[in-house]
Amino acid sequence: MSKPLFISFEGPEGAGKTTVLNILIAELQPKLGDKLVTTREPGGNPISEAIRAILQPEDDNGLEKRTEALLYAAARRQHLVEIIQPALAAGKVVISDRYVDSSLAYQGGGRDLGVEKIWQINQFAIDGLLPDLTIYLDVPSELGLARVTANRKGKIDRLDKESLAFHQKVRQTYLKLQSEFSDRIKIVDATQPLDKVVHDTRELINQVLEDKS
Ligand SMILES: Nc1ncnc2c1ncn2[C@@H]1O[C@H](COP(=O)(O)OP(=O)(O)OP(=O)(O)O)[C@@H](O)[C@H]1O
Ligand SMILES: Cc1cn([C@H]2C[C@H](O)[C@@H](COP(=O)(O)O)O2)c(=O)[nH]c1=O
Repeated sequence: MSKPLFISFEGPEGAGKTTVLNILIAELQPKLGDKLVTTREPGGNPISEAIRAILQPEDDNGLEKRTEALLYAAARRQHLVEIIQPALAAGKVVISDRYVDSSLAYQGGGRDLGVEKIWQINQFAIDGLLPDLTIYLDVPSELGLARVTANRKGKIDRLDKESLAFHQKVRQTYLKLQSEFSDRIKIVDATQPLDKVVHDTRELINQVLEDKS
């Protein structure tokens, strides 16, 4: 059996996560075949997708911020047990669009619940399972939000509509986490042209694939 590998992608709104992931997954698929498992949070399985529908309606649904934090953690638990753990146990390469750092940044930082509190509730959900590599696409909030509103074909959801101050706190928390856990979280400057962002991200993935082979 080959060695398992867990990679997560993180970033504030409009960093280009979806765009970059789609390009790199299309490149990796022919090489890795069914060894590659791609997934996302919140979601990745029916129960967590049902929780996603509560978390991401287009308009404000009155969700209280601790309830929100607990729902993200609950969706994560189910995702971990149903998708991530079995895939890693089978020696697969798992790429998840968001994981626990999203909760630390959005609920801990953006919602002011505190990174430590959010870390504690998520420990119950993840049992210490952290990615081997987290790729953080960094973009200033103004630019990210402008990209989302100007270009995005998808729906603008509840969190996209939060204030600039909220998104700035999310970004600052990501930056703090990145500097604190720089062995695991690698930063990519997502203000660069898309080709360069893809190139830098590809290098990080190739490096960890090589290290783990
Ligand atoms: N490096 C880039 N330069 C210019 N535009 C970009 C770049 N990366 C992505 N974009 C554009 O920004 C918009 C948002 O990108 P995308 O949906 O991939 O962001 P995202 O980080 O996945 O956002 P969210 O997580 O909120 O869905 C898209 O229209 C995309 O084409
Ligand atoms: C996992 C997770 C996500 N969020 C927020 C961050 C984004 O606004 C959405 C996910 O949208 P995407 O377009 O699919 O990236 O959910 C969060 O606040 N906390 C979390 O733990």
